[in-house]
Amino acid sequence: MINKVTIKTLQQKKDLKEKITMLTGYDYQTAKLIDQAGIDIILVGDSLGMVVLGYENTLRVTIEDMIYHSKAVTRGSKRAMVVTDLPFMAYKIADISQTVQNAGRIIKESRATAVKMEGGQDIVEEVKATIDAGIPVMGHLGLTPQSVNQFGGFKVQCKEESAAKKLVEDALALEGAGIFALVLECIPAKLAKEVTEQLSIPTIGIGAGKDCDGQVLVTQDMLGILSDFTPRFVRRYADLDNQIKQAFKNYKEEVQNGNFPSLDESFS
Ligand SMILES: Nc1nc(=O)c2c([nH]1)NC[C@@H]1CN(c3ccc(C(=O)N[C@@H](CCC(=O)O)C(=O)O)cc3)CN21
Ligand SMILES: CC(C)C(=O)C(=O)O
Ligand SMILES: [Mg+2]
Repeated sequence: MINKVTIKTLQQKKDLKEKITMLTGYDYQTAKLIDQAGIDIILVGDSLGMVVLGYENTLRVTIEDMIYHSKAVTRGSKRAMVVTDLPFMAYKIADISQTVQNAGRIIKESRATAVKMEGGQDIVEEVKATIDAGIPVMGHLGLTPQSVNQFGGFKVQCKEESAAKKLVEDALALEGAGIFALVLECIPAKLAKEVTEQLSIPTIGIGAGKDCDGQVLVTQDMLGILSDFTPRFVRRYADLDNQIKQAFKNYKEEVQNGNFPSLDESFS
């Protein structure tokens, strides 16, 4: 029997000061590798709009896109918890019951465990209603990419004292609403440390320094698959971009020069 990662596992890790690990996954094969490597959480992030679909930001991603990719990921994951982003306009809307419907569709059709929502005090009622329906919610503060047009680009957030103070208040409000973990994206390390100390639930950072309870990266970034995307917080653990391109070139050359296929690779 595999010990599945649960909300309780994550809380225990924070309490024991063991780091939580999360990576994004958008397909079956990658999910299987992440799962087998022992990563705690696979995030089906709406970053798939940029990484897989080639959009310039995450705003055009649909609920259908999220369900399609989440279905593939849950098939590949035996131990890791699968969390799926609610996409732009699937929440933060006047009709809260619509938010719960959308979150419920994702859980029901994809078998993900939880949903993630960007926002603070503005979404507390939606977070509460979703949790009341039995759906665990992960929060996300700081650089919330669905608000990119309000930020005027993907920029570090909360450098000013007033914005930092608001982020702490938002974090506490979300914890009060019942979220089980909170992503902190692109904020000063000192602020992330303060939030992590103030909350009893785990924080998971991306560009938020070393003192969060866990870390998350976009898998393609850390594998070096999208080498045109190089924000400061990404560390490359592989250079697959060049390896893959070289393999394609070798294949092309060997087909062209008659080296592939050989007799062994043919049927008599
Ligand atoms: N491939 C990928 N990786 C990500 O981490 C990611 C996505 N896509 N898409 C959704 C959001 C967008 N994200 C981004 C995108 C760009 C920067 C960036 O260029 N940051 C600059 C700082 C710019 C400034 O504050 O002036 C950096 O150098 O880190 C940061 C986060 C994070 N998310
Ligand atoms: C970068 C993470 C936190 C995310 O929200 C995503 O991949 O969409
Ligand atoms: Mg996202």
